[in-house]
Amino acid sequence: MPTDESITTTPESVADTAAAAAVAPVTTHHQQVLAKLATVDHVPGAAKPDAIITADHVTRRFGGMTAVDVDHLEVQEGAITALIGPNGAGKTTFFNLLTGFDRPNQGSWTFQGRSLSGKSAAAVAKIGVVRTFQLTKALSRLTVLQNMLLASTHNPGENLWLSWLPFTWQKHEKAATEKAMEILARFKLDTKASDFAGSLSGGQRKLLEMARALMTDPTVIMLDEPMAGVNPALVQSLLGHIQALRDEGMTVLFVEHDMHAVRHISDWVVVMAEGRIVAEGPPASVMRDQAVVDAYLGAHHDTDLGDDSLLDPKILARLEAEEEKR
Ligand SMILES: Nc1ncnc2c1ncn2[C@@H]1O[C@H](COP(=O)(O)OP(=O)(O)OP(=O)(O)O)[C@@H](O)[C@H]1O
Repeated sequence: MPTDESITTTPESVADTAAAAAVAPVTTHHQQVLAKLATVDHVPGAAKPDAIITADHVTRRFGGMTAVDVDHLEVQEGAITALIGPNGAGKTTFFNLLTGFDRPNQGSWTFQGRSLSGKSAAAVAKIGVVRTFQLTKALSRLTVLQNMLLASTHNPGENLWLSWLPFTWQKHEKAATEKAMEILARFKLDTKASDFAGSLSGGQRKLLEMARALMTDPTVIMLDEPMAGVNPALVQSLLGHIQALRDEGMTVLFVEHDMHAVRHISDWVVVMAEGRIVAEGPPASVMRDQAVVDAYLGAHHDTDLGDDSLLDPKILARLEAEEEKR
């Protein structure tokens, strides 16, 4: 092992290092994801270089109406994929199917090559695919910390036999509480740990939903309308949190109506209409796709598919500062 003194920098070694850097430039995780997605065709059902979730021939009918009719979908590992589409397109139903909260009429899907079809929601979460849920009335009456602890996996307190051994349970609770507080601190919710979840603002509720999902250390996180009901002042911060999850290596799949958010953070966009996938591609090109424009125009005329002005960092920084003062 050379000592610090023995390490000398010769012109040759500097040149070698520079040459090595030129051969293998350092790229961030995000740049690598974008480079891989750049090789993908912009067509519905396109194959991905590292598909972490694949779905085949997934159909869900309600009476005579077909809510989901997905022929083939692959979700790229480590990327942020947005699932968009007009109201009633089948996005939430498809989310419910993938995460075991609903059963299809037919179809199969896999996670890391393992079949997920027919698995319960709890089993899917345990494997590493977790979705966020809107804060229900019942959960609003619990504190922020209690919400977090409920999401904790492998809680021996829920196991009939282990619950007779308070020591085991207490040890788990201490570890889970420490983990919960760490995650809450990340989302700046630690000071609200003892507050009722129902007292949080719209944006803070969304952060809590995300924080809850992280209690199970997921590989894939599925966010259901993360921007719904969020004050514009908190949008930037929420988007930053979602990007941070991706930059830590998590795969993010999210359903969203807010096109500004979709444009701003998505690496890839999948468009559903009438149960089917009608377009796929990077955000900018998807928003120009005629099939997408037609799908939205057919459903609601007032959707703004462009314009990022709401996300002007200067305006948002000012709004955020004002929100904090309040
Ligand atoms: N449990 C159900 N029973 C009957 N019909 C249902 C049920 N769940 C969903 N649907 C119908 O299936 C279709 C797809 O609904 P879904 O909620 O999946 O669409 P979505 O794209 O998520 O819409 P939105 O963006 O408005 O949330 C809709 O026509 C809806 O009315």
